[in-house]
Amino acid sequence: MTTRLTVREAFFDFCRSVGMTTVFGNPGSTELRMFRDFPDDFRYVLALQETVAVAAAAGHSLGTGGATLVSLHSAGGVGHSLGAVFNAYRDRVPVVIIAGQQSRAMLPTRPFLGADEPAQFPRPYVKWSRQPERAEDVPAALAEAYRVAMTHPRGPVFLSVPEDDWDRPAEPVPAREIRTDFTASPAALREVAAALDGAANPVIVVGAGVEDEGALPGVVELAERTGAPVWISPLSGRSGFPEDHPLFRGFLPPVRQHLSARLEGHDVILVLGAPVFTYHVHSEGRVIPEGARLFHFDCDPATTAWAPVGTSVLTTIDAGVSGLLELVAKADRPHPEPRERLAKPQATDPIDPALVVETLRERMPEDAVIVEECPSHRDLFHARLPITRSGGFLTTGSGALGWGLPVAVGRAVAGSGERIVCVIGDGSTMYSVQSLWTAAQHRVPMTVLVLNNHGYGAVKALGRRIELETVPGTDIHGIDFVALARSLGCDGRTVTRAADLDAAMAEGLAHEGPFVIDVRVAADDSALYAPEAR
Ligand SMILES: O=C(O)C(=O)c1ccccc1
Repeated sequence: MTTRLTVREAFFDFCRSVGMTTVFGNPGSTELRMFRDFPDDFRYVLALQETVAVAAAAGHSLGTGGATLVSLHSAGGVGHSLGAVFNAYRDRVPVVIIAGQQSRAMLPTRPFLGADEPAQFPRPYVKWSRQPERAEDVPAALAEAYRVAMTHPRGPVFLSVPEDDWDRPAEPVPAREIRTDFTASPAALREVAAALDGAANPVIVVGAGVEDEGALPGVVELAERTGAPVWISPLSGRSGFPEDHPLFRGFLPPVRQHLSARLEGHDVILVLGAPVFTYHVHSEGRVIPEGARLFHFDCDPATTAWAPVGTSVLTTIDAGVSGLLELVAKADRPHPEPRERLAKPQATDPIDPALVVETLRERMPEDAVIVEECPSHRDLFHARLPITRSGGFLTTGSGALGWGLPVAVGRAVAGSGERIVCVIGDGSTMYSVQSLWTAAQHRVPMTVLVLNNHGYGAVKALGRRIELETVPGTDIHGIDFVALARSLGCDGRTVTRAADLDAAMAEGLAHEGPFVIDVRVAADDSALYAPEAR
């Protein structure tokens, strides 16, 4: 005989069985029956806007390595969240989004708050999207959604639940497992191994898949075995290689012509867990140097299908790299010249953003996790602050701003006391500044370092690239970030003089709970991705 439960009981039982007991959300009347007898072992983390809920859940997921549950309110709430859903999809972060829907009985008369075609709304930026036909199907649909989210390539899924479903009877979801790692045929791996063994000058390009799929140790071993230098793929949302390793070369630019120039001289290119390639602005030219052969490991059939060159091998990265390590011979190649260490800039006013990054580097605890969303300063950040361990760096690989601050909060909620440092622009901060309230409520160990250049600096810099002297709508003045942070429950400090920077950094990094440092930095007048810069 099967046990009869309510939809709600079967739903929470399943969540518990897979460890999804933290719910990020923003509630409304269409979710009220879900909250009846809300279980004591579940934690509801309130976000004051839905982009914050989804991005914080993504940060939590990145911290735990599992899927995280998000509860949104009907059509309007889902609409607010979509920028973050886009990033979660492109960045392959498994978030299980449930959204309230009006009672089934009311749907024919287009009720207040009701969602028309709810499953369509978040598409195409979810892997799976449903409103079950019957109330009793909700728990099994949740289980299916969870499994889809956690199967490589991972990503967000969406389940719309009508309000009157939660009290209806349902059956428990049977426990089962899916083993999600997979690798290519031995013949495909032999082909890649033979190419590496026969290469005169191989190179490896790593992407977010390396860390997301737990492949970093294997990738380091493969680089050392082959002696191949390693680049990080353009705009990668993670690091992917210890940036202090002698084989580490740097970050590929997201411009076809410049990227190809960086790979000049290599005859075999192995891309691991990155698209081939992510560009930000268009340039003509070759994807890879003439005569070079490219091999590409990725778990996503779609990503391998649109890659314009090379041989793609469908595999999860750890499994594929482990397979290669069984086959590839040790090569004796000299290590490349060590990368030049940039000198610390002078303490001048207005403050050089490079000085801020150097000061952070000196003061940052070893186990700190950096969450970055400062497009204007990303290159100098990468040049001056090497990330040396897996999970130490998180950003968006897909570009929708307003992600970094809530991701930092969610990552901190998932953490065990390590400092989360969110290095963020003033423009980025304002998309989802409500995140600070959630950070304050949970007293998370988070330091927000606002590199405040009073505007959308990256957009200005991209404008200069195409000879635009000014771009309308790119100046932001008159925001007091510390006053704003205080009103949301966070402490903070404004820094306008280089002489005050070190003390503020020390205070902000040691502060118990969240702390905002608003550093007024000198505006830059370089052009992003300019030909002469690369
Ligand atoms: O190009 C843009 O408009 C933009 O929003 C952006 C996002 C991330 C990095 C640089 C620019």
